Formats: sequence, C-alpha cells, structure tokens
Amino acid sequence: MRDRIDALRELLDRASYAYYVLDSPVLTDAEYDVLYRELVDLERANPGRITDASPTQRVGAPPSRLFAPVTHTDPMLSIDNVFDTAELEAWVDRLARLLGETPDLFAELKIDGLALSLRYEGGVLLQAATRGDGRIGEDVTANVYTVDAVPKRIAYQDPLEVRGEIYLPRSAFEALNRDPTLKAPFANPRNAAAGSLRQKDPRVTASRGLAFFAYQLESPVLCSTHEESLDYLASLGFRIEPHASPVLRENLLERVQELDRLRGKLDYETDGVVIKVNSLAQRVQVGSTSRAPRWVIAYKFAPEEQVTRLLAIAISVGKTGKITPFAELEPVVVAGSTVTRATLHNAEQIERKDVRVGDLVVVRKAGEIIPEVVRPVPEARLGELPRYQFPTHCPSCGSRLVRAEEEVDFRCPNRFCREQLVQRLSHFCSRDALDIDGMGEMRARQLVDRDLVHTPADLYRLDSGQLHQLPGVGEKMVERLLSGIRASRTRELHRIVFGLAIDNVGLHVAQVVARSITTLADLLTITEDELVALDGIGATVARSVAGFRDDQYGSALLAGLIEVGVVGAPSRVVDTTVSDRLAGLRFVITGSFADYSRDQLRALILSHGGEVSESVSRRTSYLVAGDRGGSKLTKAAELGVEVIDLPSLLELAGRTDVH
Ligand SMILES: NC(=O)c1ccc[n+]([C@@H]2O[C@H](COP(=O)([O-])OP(=O)(O)OC[C@H]3O[C@@H](n4cnc5c(N)ncnc54)[C@H](O)[C@@H]3O)[C@@H](O)[C@H]2O)c1
Ligand SMILES: [Zn+2]
Repeated sequence: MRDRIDALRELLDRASYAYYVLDSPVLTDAEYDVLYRELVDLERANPGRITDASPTQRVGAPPSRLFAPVTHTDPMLSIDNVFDTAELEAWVDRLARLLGETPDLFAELKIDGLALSLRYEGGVLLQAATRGDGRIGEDVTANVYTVDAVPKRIAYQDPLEVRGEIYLPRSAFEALNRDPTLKAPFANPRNAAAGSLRQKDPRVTASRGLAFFAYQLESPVLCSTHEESLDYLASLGFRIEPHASPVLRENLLERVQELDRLRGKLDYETDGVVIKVNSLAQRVQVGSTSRAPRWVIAYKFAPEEQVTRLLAIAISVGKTGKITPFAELEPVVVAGSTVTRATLHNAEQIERKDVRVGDLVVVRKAGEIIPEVVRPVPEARLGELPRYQFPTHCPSCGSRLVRAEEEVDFRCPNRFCREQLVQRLSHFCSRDALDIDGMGEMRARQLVDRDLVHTPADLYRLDSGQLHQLPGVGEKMVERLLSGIRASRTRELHRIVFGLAIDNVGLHVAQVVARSITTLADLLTITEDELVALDGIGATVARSVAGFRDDQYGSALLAGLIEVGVVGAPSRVVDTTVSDRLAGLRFVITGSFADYSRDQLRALILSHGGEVSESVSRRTSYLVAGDRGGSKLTKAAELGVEVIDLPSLLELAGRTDVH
C-alpha cells in the first residue's frame, strides 16, 4: 500500500528534480525542508523502511545529459541541517564527545547558490563541475571560464581542487528578471544562478554576472586548519566571503545571531550559517556518513515563511461590515513568533489559490506585518479534500452577506450587527481615535453583550453602577473608564471623525475633513460638493462621508454624540511631510494590497510631497496597481500612463516599508 512514506519520497524526488535539474522549483525551500524533516522522522520510527533510494540517503539529483559527466575524486556531499540553537548545541556536544575535547570551530555564511568544483593543473583551470548527485557532476568548464570571479590561472603548479559557491548577486538577479527576453522570471537568485550556469551557450552565462566565493581547499597538504587554507586560497586570488571567521564555542550562538542580522544588508542571498570544525586533523577523526560529513552543520535561518496545517477557516466581521476570512493553524514558529492564525484576505483569494481545510499551507510573516496564508501545498494533499465553501450569512447576526460589483470583499449589510457594533465601539475608543483608556475590544464586547451600549454615543450615558456589573471591573477601573470617557468629549476633531468608522475614511482623510469644519455638527450640513472640493478628497470618499451622514445609523450617531456633548476641539495642524521625493508627481491608486490599506498608501504619498487623485487622466504620473485593479488599468493603458506596483512606489519614496 502506498503510504505517507512513499508519498513523501515521491514528492521530494519530484521536487528535487525540478530544483536541481530543471532549475525551476515546485516547492519553496521551507516547504521542502518541512516535508524532508517529516520523512526523516518517519524513517527513524520505522528503520526497516530505510532504503538507499530514499531522498534522505542521497545527495542532489543525477546530472543532466546536457553536459559531459565528471566523476568527483572525493564525493561532493550535502550538509546536515539544524533549525534552532538547541539542535546546534546538541551537534557541538556530540562532536565534543566523539573527539574527547571541544572542537575548534569556524563559522561562515551559507551562500544560496550552487556548489562548484574547480580543478587546476600546471597553474591553469582545467575543469569546472557541478555537484550533480555528489558522485557524478556536470562539466561546465566553458561556462565557468566566463565568470570573472573564478581565477583562470593560479601561482601553484601541482594538481589542486578548490570548491566554493557560484551565485548570482541580488542586483544581478533583479536586473536579469527585468530582462524582457527572458521566457519566465526566476523564482530566486539560487535558481537564477543554476539556470545561468547550466546554459548550452557560454555567451549567455557570460552575460548574467555570476560571482564566486571559495570555501574549501581539497587535499590541503599545506595547511593544518581550515582558516589557513582559506588564507592560502585568498593569496592565490580566490574571493573568500568576508565574514568567515573562527569562533569559540562559547561565542557560537551570538555569532550566528550576528550573521543573521547582517544578512539583509548583503548583495547576495544567504540561508544560514555553516559551522565547520577548524582543525583538519579533527575532521579526519570524525569522518562522514554517505550523505554528509560529520564535521560540518548548517544552521538554517528562521524563514519568513513556514509550512503548517490548516485546521479550519473562520470569518471575522469588521467595523464597516467587511468580512475577512482567516485561517486557524496548527501552531508554527515563523520569523521568531508562534503563529496560530493568519489572514486569508478574501473569498476571491481562497478560491483562486484553492486553499482547502486540511491542506499544508505556506504561512508568511515579515517584520510587523500580520501573518498571511500565501498558498496551499496541493502536492502534499493526500486524498481528496472538499473545496472550501465561503459562508453565505453573517456569523454574528445571520444577515445574508453581500458583495458589490468590482469589490473583493463580502460585507454584512446590517449596520446594527452586534459584531460590527463591538468593532466600531473599540475602534471609537482606540488610540488614534478618542483614546479612551481601558476600553479595548474585550470591554466593548462586554458592554454590547449586556445591552448597555448600542452606539458610541451610549458610552457617555454610562454610570458607575452599570460599569460595576462588568466582569473584572473594580472601583479603580470604574473611575478610570469614567474619567477617560469624560475627557474624550474634547478630543481633537479629526480623531472623532476618524473614530466614526466611515468607509474609506482613514486618519489622513479625517484630518482633511476636520480642517474644514469647526464643530462636529458641521458634518451634518457639509455637502458632497464641498467635500470633493477639499484637497486630497475624491468622489469616492466624499460619497462615503455624505452617505454615512445620510443613513439611519450615521445620522443617529452624529445626533447622539452632539446631544451628549461630544464637541471636539480644533485639530492641531500637524505637518506630516517626511520628504519631498514625490513632489510634483500625481498618483492614482487602484486594486487591493495584501498588507496595506489604500488609505495608508495615500498617506505615504502625501507625506513625501506627492499628490493623489481619484481618476486616471493625462496628468497622472503613475497608476499604483495592486490585486484586481479594474477599469483604471485600461484607462492608464489608453492614455499611456505608467503602471507601477507597491515595491516600485516604495522605491520612489525611498522607503522599504509603508510605515
Ligand atoms: N525547493 C525545492 O524544491 C528543493 C528541492 C531540493 C532541495 N532544496 C533545498 O536544498 C537543500 C538541500 O540541498 P543540499 O543537499 O544542497 O544541501 P544544502 O544546500 O542545505 O547544503 C549544502 C550546500 O551548501 C552550499 N554552501 C553554501 N555556502 C557554503 C559554505 N560556506 N560552506 C560549505 N557549503 C556551502 C554548498 O553548495 C553545499 O553543497 C534543502 O534544505 C532545500 O532547502 C529545495
Ligand atoms: Zn452581521
């Protein structure tokens, strides 16, 4: 019977072939590593099932027929991986036991390229070969001759073999992927390096800008440590990665973390730290297994992506009724923190990516960004899983969900939906809005559940007796809440406008609106035309504001707030200009962006001196397009307006992040 072990082997073999031979991976490295780990664990529990044919017992993949085969004198092995510091320490301890003493160690960045063996004789480069399956590699001499960083002549006459990593610098990778003659962009610099090296025509290789770091002198008769051998290689003209250095056992973890912090600043991709035994005599003492030497280990950096099981999909209701699906996950550590939930953005994305409950999914968390499900790994699906059916009704109030044309999000149309009330109430009290201390989402939920509050205006009618009913609220908390509520009546106007939770009105738009009114009551009379006339406010926003004021919920809320004395105070004019890099440029934004709202992008552009308008015209400098941009894209094409993506906008603004 075909079981999980067979399925994993077959999948990993297929992935390795795509990765090593076709230079076009079907899995990410993180996915591959997780599935590989699972296979290792299963084989460990069932030792009778281990065979030479298992991917856990082999290196790489057989060489392609495109190149002449080269038999390596010493096999080119793989390196075992560890994924956390505890595993790294265990590795050092094991070595120390094998050797009877603490080994001298040496730490190098693990360059994400591919291994290359270089043979010299009589002082000239005779042959260059890839690793292949470790025993037999591919002859790529003609191509390697075009790589400047590889010395063609060295001042050493006897036969000599040098190993190292051939890689594509990030800058060259980005330039290459912009090349319009490329059939398809490369997934990452490693695959681009492999694809560029393994070309039939050396002129193509020459044009790609490959680089090389040496990290191993084979048959190092002249040296007694790895450090000496690298120094010797440098004296022969080889480039050595500049951060490679000996390290004391007690400083090892610190050094690994230093290298981790450094990696983002380098022009080459690295995926870990390779820790090696420095003494060559000690290396001989510990030896190798058939797959990897025992004297070296690769500590893999925590990837910003991880793979875990999708346990369930649930939906949340936002303050404007927007429905956001999110994933409940088997807990997984991503980029240093445990993730149990991640956003799935919207129904359309679930459908397009075909995410199914029970799938292994790729979860990404970069920096402070909310974790998201990037995609499922359907290759790892065992048996059939049903397609996900998006709910048709609001989980809170049972209303039928609606989706406007050209919109990606479903909404609960019921303004009086309890969950929306909870979200609106906690938004009203949040830091950037009325900033009422002690009133978070939990407290908002308690108030709504007990029918004490139905709109933010009701907050101002609460008495201490009612607050005392809430669980966990004592004398002190009652005081704090009451004084916070009282003080909030005279918050700056823009905070109140922002706190109303009007569609499309973020902090920046709220500031623009607040500047044109003197009291909250003015919102009751301002017309749509007057709003459109304001700088930085377009037709959509004006319609939202006027629509809010005219509907039953909005008008009642405004009247209620005025009645309880929420008068507001003039907003201090804050100069939010950060730079003038975008001065003179006029932007239009379309589509949706995974991690940022359009309002955030608008604020970013304005803070760098740019202008934002609602519709594309001949005067538009750039159309910034996210997912599912509609008619504006067509319009831009008609008028010849340049369309850019979010990273390009950030680059123009001289930023790496919106915040
Ligand atoms: N995405 C996929 O589908 C897929 C498929 C197969 C393998 N992989 C990736 O490849 C890995 C396994 O491949 P592997 O056997 O080549 O192991 P490896 O890439 O984890 O480690 C060995 C390699 O590290 C390289 N290296 C870089 N810097 C080095 C240094 N300073 N010193 C020594 N070596 C250095 C060498 O090329 C060496 O061959 C997996 O962990 C996975 O990340 C991915
Ligand atoms: Zn609802």
